[in-house]
Amino acid sequence: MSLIKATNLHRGYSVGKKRIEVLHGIDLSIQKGEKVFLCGPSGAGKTTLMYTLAGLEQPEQGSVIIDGIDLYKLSKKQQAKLRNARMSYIFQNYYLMPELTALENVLVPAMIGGKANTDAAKAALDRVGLSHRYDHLPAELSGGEQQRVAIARAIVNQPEMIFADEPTGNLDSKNGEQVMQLLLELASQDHATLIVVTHDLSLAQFGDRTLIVKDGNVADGEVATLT
Ligand SMILES: Nc1ncnc2c1ncn2[C@@H]1O[C@H](COP(=O)(O)OP(=O)(O)OP(=O)(O)O)[C@@H](O)[C@H]1O
Repeated sequence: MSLIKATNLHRGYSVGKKRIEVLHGIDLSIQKGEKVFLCGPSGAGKTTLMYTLAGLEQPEQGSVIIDGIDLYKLSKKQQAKLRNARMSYIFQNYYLMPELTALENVLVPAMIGGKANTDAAKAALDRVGLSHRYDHLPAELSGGEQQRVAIARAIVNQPEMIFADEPTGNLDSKNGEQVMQLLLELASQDHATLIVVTHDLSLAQFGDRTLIVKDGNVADGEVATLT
């Protein structure tokens, strides 16, 4: 059985009198433990699709079934509970809390999820190579280090699904590749399913599968078809 099964996803936006159709009836399945990259032209709907799969944006039509559970048929409270228990997120801009140290930032989902503690937060920071930065504030860390803290925060509760939206978008290519490799390695070690939106076709080759989002649909793609 698929871990994530999306059927007939439709999503658009109205801006003034104009209507933009972004997802035109997308069907896709993602297996447990798969590492899937969502690629495609700017504005194609990669982020919209990822948010829809991740429980962050309700489709106007269609369904997202997570491990047999119809995500958007749940109440908002149940959706939040499912997200906290089973999913985590990494964003281009890190979204660390500026007044909290690296360790405290990693402790936030640990406290919400109720699964982890300081030792687990430290262990997560150790896994991303930041054992020497527990007490640093985000402003005292490089971009690559800040994204590593965000990755530690994303893995601390051992989620089954990790969603990352352009996680290397603010990093130079060397740092970006290191961060992407780290994310893939940690997901493999934890048997987590990883779904990554990226512009960077050179990084997409590291996944199990690349889905090309284009003209409101997705296709299993050879990265070469995009260039
Ligand atoms: N809240 C919104 N209101 C109106 N239009 C939106 C909204 N969010 C996204 N869009 C539009 O929907 C389309 C798809 O956006 P989305 O961010 O999903 O694309 P993307 O493929 O991730 O793009 P990029 O690679 O440039 O980040 C774009 O044309 C965008 O302008």
